[in-house]
Amino acid sequence: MASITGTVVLAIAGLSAAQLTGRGFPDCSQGPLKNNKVCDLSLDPLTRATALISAFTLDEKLNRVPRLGLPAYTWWQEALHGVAGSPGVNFSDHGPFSVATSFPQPILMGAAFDDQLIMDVATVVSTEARAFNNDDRAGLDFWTPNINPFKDPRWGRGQETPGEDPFHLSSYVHALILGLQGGLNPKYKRVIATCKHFAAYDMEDWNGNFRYQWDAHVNSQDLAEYYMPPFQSCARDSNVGSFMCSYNALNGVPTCADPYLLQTILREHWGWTNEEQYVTSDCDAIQNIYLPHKYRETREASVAAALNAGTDLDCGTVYQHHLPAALEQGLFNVSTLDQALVRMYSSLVRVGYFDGLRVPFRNLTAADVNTKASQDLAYKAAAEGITLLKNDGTLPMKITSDMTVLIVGGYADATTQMQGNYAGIAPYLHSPTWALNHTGAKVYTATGPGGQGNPTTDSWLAVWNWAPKADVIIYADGIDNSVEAEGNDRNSIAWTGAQLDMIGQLAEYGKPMVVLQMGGGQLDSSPIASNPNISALIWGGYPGQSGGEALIDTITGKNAPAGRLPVTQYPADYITQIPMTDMSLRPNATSGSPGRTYQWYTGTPIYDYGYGLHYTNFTASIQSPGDGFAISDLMSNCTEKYKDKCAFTTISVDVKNAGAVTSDYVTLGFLAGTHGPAPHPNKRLVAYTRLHSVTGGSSSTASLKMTLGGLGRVDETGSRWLYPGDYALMIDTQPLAMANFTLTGDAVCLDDWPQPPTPQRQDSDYFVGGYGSSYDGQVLVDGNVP
Ligand SMILES: O=[N+]([O-])c1ccc(O[C@@H]2O[C@@H](CO)[C@H](O)[C@H]2O)cc1
Repeated sequence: MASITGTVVLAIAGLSAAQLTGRGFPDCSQGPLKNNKVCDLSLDPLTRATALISAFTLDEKLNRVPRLGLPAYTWWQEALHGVAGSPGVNFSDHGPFSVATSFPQPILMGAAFDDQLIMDVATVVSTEARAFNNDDRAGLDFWTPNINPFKDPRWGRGQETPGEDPFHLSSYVHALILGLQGGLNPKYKRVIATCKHFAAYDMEDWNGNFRYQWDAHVNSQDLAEYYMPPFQSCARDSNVGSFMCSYNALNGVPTCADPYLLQTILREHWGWTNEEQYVTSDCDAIQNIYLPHKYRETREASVAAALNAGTDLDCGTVYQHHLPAALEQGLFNVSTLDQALVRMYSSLVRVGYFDGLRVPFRNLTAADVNTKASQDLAYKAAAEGITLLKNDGTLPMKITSDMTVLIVGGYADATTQMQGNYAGIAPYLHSPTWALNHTGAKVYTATGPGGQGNPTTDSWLAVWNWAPKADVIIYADGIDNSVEAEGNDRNSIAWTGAQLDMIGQLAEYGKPMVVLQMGGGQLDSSPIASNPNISALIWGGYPGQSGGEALIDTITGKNAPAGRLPVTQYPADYITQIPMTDMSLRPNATSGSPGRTYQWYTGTPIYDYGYGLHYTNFTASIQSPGDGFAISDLMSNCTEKYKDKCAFTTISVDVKNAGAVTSDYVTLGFLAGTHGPAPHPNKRLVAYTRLHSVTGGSSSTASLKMTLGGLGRVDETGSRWLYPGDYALMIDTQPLAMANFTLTGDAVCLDDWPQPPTPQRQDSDYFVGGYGSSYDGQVLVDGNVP
């Protein structure tokens, strides 16, 4: 992310600085706030926030110049995989608070398929965030996670997500939010998490289509089945504190101006209440409603459209500049502005912003940041996600002090590169070379530009000198943020010719050779898979501060790999078969689309979703849930408010480690069969759990919880139904076990999807005008939001 230096406005008319606590939160013990009910801990957050807002003058509501002893508050904090550089986060130059634990990128943490791990990571992140807040170095709301499904392998920001599958994302984000916020409904939220980017945002800049102006056309079936479930999990099932609407339009309406999304679906259908939770725009997305979306003819009409739709906070400056005139023009009611402010400030009440030192997290200090336990967890998160894609039996391989190792490539000595984007300042960044040096082996490293660059030609002679002497050759490269990034989608998913040339030449030495494929998006690794001289292929994502150790430990067997690909690895020509702008999931003979994701792709992947090898062999047997079920019986036992949440059954899977090496095993449960509307997906993930440290020769039981929603399929209107028909539950990508059953009786609707207004966008909504500037670089601070 580009760095942003917003002007910090600290305007406290009528108050002296002494009336602030000096620690970045308001002082309720004296000054004008003292007698405001916002300081009354016996009252509920809504009443408290309402009291505060009713003390604002109209001018203060519009221009947000605090008079009441409110310190400036910066709303924009990031914490994608650790407290991260962002306008509201201020790392110290040295000493305490100069670092924060830097976990792997979500795409690698997704590969762990371990929700408990995700909750533990998020708990560390929220602990460190509170400690930063106590030193006035961060606010209490964090604009994370990015939970848009990674639908297209070219997407530059897929690395920020846990992968391509909506069930996996929904489960992952539930665990993450519980860790960030401190449970489902805690007295004090640890921090406010933000699910973004709502919705159908998954393209940066492809073929002249930019994220700021792109209008995603998504039918109701794909919307409800694929793009929405992670957000439903955030809002309805995890009680997330905040949502961010996206840059793109959806079916003609910029999402930040779309009442169907922000009111009908988010607040009404998912029951996301009107208090303690707010919607922010993406940064400058409200400006983009005007230009380049041209959705309204004036900036006043654009800001009013956003506010009226339910965008409470502007990460930008157009609310501040244009709401006053919009109000004069009668384009919105003051009560709508009040509601936005109440939502924002009741959110802050909920994190204890007004409760001073009574909040338990106020005890956290720099000693709670970068602890030994959080360092161990960062290592564990990397180790659990690392995925073994090929192994001819060479691995695991001891690396001892009498050996010579040649490591080549852009990631050979990578440090910050291993963090990916939205990163903080890590306490250390251990590269693969660093880890190799700690084995005592003689190591020769040839680096070079990372990403799809080549090792510097300077070192090539030395590489050829060392290769014959090496006991093992490691090639560590792939892609990085010079190739996949915010604002930058890829136009190739192949290794470059130069990379393959280098790999091929190194392989010719016939040494044990390991390729580390790095980066968030996948590359077509078929040339590596098919080269008999390459012993092993490991996907390492962006593994964070302990990435080098975790990678080398995976080679040596100190870490037994058990990660699974959280995305499909497509052949390189996949991207010639479907434009990024095609949002449809199902294959389409007319357009020539081969389908998207493992659920619908009709081609042969290089490595399938969920693929991952071990250093041992696992077998599995499944306890049949029963042969047949009457839908009426299943429904009569279903008492949940949201029917899709009702339990179907818990399947016990007996997993046996039939080899010798102790290893984790990710138990993936996929469902297939002919039920519901054609076409039918290849299969779909409906449950997963990670078993830990299954020793050779022993067995462990995985419990797979299945819901009625998991059995359900989505019709063309977006409604989810339980259909009669044949079902097959399969364990693992190449099934190790299978159970077949049938459902009988009439189909029952589990979730009646709200239909969009038709048409969503009137021709008169468009206007023709010139293009203005986009992001203007000033945002964020109370005093200029909303
Ligand atoms: O102007 N900038 O420096 C700038 C930087 C990043 C940026 O991206 C947006 O800001 C993030 C806010 O959380 C969203 O995830 C992302 O879409 C938008 C603008």
